[in-house]
Parts: sequence; structure tokens; C-alpha cells
Amino acid sequence: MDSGGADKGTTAAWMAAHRGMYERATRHPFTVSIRDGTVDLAAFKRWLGQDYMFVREFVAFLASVLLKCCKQSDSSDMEIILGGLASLSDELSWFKKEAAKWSVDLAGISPLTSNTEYCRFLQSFNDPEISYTVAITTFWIIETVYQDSFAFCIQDGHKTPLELLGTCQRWGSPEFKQYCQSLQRIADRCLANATSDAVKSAEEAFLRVLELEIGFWDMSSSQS
Ligand SMILES: Cc1ncc(CO)c(N)n1
Repeated sequence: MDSGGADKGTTAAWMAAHRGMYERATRHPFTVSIRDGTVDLAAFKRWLGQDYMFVREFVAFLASVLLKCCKQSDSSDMEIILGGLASLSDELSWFKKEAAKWSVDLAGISPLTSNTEYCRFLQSFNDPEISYTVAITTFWIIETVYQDSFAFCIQDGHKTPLELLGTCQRWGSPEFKQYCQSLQRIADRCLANATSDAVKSAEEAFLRVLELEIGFWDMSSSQS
């Protein structure tokens, strides 16, 4: 596929080529309603419980990315991925605290359809046949959808309810943005050295994540 410009990385070219999909994932009515202050709190609580389950599965996914990284001849990305795993430990504690604040019973939750579908996708990365390039690109876009979605909720002109600001800052902070940018640099470097088949698979995974993220927000806002 056309890289879309010599100095632009592959990932930026995909974001431009699939702008519509990217915006449906990062400007979803659910997160936009947080920013507008019109969010349905029942939907927010549903998202919270479902995302806690998702993040537990995301830990296993990230462990599989780390394993693929360690098998590379150059494993210098290891620290970044390990840092990501460590922050997921904090994140799980945060979810428990937040769930208590909103009286969401995490023990009593079962995954809804879109969450199950997303978790199954994450589990598919256990397959050693899936390359590090595809895995790290997938990791980057999963984090970036949250970064972009929640950063919008704390940008100029927001009316985000005070009690939701902590959630938005978790993923919308400048630090999290920098972290996503370092993942993007890793992904672009891997993609620049990958075979065209691997680049094609990574682009498919990128699009699949956008689809799954849209499904996850839909599920949170409409209980499907
Ligand atoms: C569904 C979903 N996507 C991305 C993230 C980012 O960590 C998350 N917590 N949940």
C-alpha cells in the first residue's frame, strides 16, 4: 500500500487514509457525551466494569507482546513494554478504587458480547506465528484510541463532570500521550523494516482494533 508520503511514518499514513474510522473510534458519542457533560452515568458505570475485565485480558496480551519483543535480536524496546505492564498494575488498582466510588461490583460482572469479542482478538496474539511488528502496532493503536478519546474530554471548552475528570486524565494526560508516541515510534521502526505481508497484516490489525473499539463504546452506551 502507498505509504502516503516519504517522511510520514506508516502509522500516520494509516491514520490519514482511515480518518473516518479513526474518528468514529476517538470521537464516539459516548466519550463526546463525557466531554459535553451529558453522559449517562449508568453507561459510564457499565463501561467501568467492562473495561476492568478488558484490562485484565490486556495484561495477558501485553505479556505476549513482551515475549515477542524478547525474542527479537534487538530487544531494546523491552523497557517501554515492561513500563507499560507495570502501569497496568496501577491501572487495575485504580479500577478497583473507582468501582468502589461508583458502587460497581466488579466480582459480579460478566463480559458483554463486544468485550468478549475484543478479548478473543487479544488472546489470538498468543500464537507465536503472529509477528512482533503486528503485535506492537496493535498495542500502539489500542492505547492511542483511549489517549485521543480521553484527551478530547479535557481539552479547551470541555464540560466534563468533575467526578469523571480523574478517568479522563488517566488516559488523556500529556505523559500518557508521550508514552503512546514512543509506542508509535517503535511501531513505525518495525514497519519500516517489515515485509510487505507483515505490513499488510499490521494494517488489518489496526483497522480491526478501530472496529473493536467502536463496538466497545457502543456496548458501553447502549448495553448490547
Ligand atoms: C477497550 C479499551 N481499549 C483501550 C484501552 C487502553 O488501555 C482500554 N483500557 N480499554
